[in-house]
Amino acid sequence: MIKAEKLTRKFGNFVAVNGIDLYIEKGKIFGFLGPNGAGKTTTIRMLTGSLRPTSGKVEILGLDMKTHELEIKRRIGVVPDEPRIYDHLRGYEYLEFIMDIYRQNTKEVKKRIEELSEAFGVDYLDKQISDMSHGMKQKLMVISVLMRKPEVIFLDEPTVGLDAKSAKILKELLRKYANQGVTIFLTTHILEIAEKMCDEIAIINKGEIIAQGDIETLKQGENKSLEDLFLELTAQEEDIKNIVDSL
Ligand SMILES: Nc1ncnc2c1ncn2[C@@H]1O[C@H](COP(=O)(O)OP(=O)(O)OP(=O)(O)O)[C@@H](O)[C@H]1O
Repeated sequence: MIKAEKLTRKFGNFVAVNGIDLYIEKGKIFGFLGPNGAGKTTTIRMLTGSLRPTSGKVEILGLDMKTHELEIKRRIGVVPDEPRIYDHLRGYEYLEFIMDIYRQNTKEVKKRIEELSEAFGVDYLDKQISDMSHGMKQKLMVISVLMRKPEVIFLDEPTVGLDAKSAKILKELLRKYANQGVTIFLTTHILEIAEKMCDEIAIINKGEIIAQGDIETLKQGENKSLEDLFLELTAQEEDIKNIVDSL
């Protein structure tokens, strides 16, 4: 379960996230959408305890982030948009490092690493991270999170950098985990992913949530695509027409 109440983050005078409320039930896949700079990453960082809110409250798995930050961090997994991982380590050294930090250096987790590596075509765990491509690092990051089977998983733009097969496997795995009760929060710019994968979405624009709910309800029975709805709500439709006309 993920809950945010009046969550706000300012950078100086600039309000990046402005009093948002979120509630995501256990076992749901939640998509967080919004134009560039809308406040998605800032929100994920507050929900995962890597950035302190200016005000408001975060609750994960029924625990308050202010008082239970460590326990929350132990039970969740985060795949950031830019894999910032230790360049000097080899792939398997990084996974061992994560297993040690989470005290999960067990046969079971090692077996899962093998299965996940096989699934994602990761046959380069002996390569140094600095020599891996963006997509290769991304897959290593995904394995380092999924191997721990966290109860809540946050993914910032999870499919960017992944090839079509890996992206499909990731999407199907996330649905399987959700069916097992894992709660999943992801951001994406790919509206088709949101439409196909998510039980519910929220659209954030200029730091405020402008729509939230399941996609069918948001479309209000109208026969339009999520793309049209998104552009309409974020008021970009007219803009795009003017830009294309002027080119
Ligand atoms: N550390 C920071 N200092 C100052 N401003 C910041 C900082 N982090 C984010 N911002 C600003 O907050 C706003 C929201 O940024 P954020 O990264 O959350 O957007 P986003 O929705 O994830 O965008 P994108 O889709 O482009 O990744 C932007 O205007 C950004 O410049």
